[in-house]
Amino acid sequence: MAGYHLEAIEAAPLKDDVDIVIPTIRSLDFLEQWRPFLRHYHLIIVQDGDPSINIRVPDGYDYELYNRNDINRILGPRASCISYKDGGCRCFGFMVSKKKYIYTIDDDCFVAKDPSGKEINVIAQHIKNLETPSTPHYFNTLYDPFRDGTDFVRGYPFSLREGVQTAISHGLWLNIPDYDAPTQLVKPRERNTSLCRYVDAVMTIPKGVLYPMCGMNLAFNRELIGPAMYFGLMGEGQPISRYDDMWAGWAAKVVCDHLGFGVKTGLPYLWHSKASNPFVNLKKEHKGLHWQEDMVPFFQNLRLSKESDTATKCYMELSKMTKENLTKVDPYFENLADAMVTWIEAWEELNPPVKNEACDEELNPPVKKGSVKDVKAK
Ligand SMILES: O=c1ccn([C@@H]2O[C@H](COP(=O)(O)OP(=O)(O)O[C@H]3O[C@@H](CO)[C@H](O)[C@H]3O)[C@@H](O)[C@H]2O)c(=O)[nH]1
Ligand SMILES: [Mn+2]
Repeated sequence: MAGYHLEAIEAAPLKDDVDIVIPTIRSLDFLEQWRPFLRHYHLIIVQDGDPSINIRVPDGYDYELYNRNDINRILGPRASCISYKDGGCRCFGFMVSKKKYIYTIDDDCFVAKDPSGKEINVIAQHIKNLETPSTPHYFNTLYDPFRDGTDFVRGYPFSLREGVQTAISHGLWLNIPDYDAPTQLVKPRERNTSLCRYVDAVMTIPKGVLYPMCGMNLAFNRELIGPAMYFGLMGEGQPISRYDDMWAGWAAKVVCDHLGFGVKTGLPYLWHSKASNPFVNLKKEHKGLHWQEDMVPFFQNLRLSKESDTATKCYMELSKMTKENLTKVDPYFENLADAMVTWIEAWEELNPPVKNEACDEELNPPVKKGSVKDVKAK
């Protein structure tokens, strides 16, 4: 039994420091296949859509389940910032969690196999990505130097080899790639199943470079970047949907760059099984296809002030900038900017700063910019 127990712990690293957040408007049967990897973790399920529908959580999982009535009860008027009828509702789970790490996964994602045929433990890989430094200031041509069997290549300055703390780990997908509706429409049968499309790499996204963050296989350090992981105002009643994770990814990346944290993308892969309907998706995301031509340059060109020395302060400044610079694109962005403030107010209400009674100072003071060394010295 001990041997089995040991194996289970190895398969469930940091099980008390991770919450698994799942948005669902369908079914949770997919969790049956994840049992070997997820059974030791606590789940936070955010049930979207009609709250009167009872969804079944497979036996043996430790979980908390929130539907729309719960969100309204817990947040009151501030519930208006949580999307309805959009996967972006998942960020409510980020807010109610008390753990250091979040892993979020979609309910149509399954365990993938690597080229050797071994099942991929996504949590173990994400934890490894988050627990090892990132290298945003200078690109390592052997990719992640902290992985077994790699290192910094010749010409890599030793002054930069300590790296910075990693805030986000962005995993990828076999089978159905995360394409937008137009691409899905022209390539309806494209599948990433041949393992030659399995890229065995983890790399840091360089500082100053944005990326299209997909929420279906994503992990992050809540203590570093949680307040910036707001999945926006999407879905019913909004002019846009399916840009929830994109908005969060752009915002979180500029905040990570400003605070000196890193973002990694690559391994682990999972198996994405369900292609949502491209015509429905086109209706949901078409404004996003236009607006991204303005949203991306907005994030590329903005500069946060040095007074913004925490993710919360950065996000409040970002809300102001959103209102000033994007409302001319569409009045929607004024509502989004207000919702960003509501999100932070709700986050702070559910996650009050921990006070050090002795000196009445906040225990989680602003994080110093720069390398892991600076932060460690804090
Ligand atoms: O109204 C809704 C719709 C969906 N969900 C839940 O959100 C995730 C993703 O839904 P789905 O698998 O249908 O979406 P995809 O087209 O495959 O991918 C999109 O999802 C995002 C990445 O997570 C991104 O916007 C697109 O890549 C599932 O768990 C649904 O159950 C919901 O809660 N409410
Ligand atoms: Mn999907």
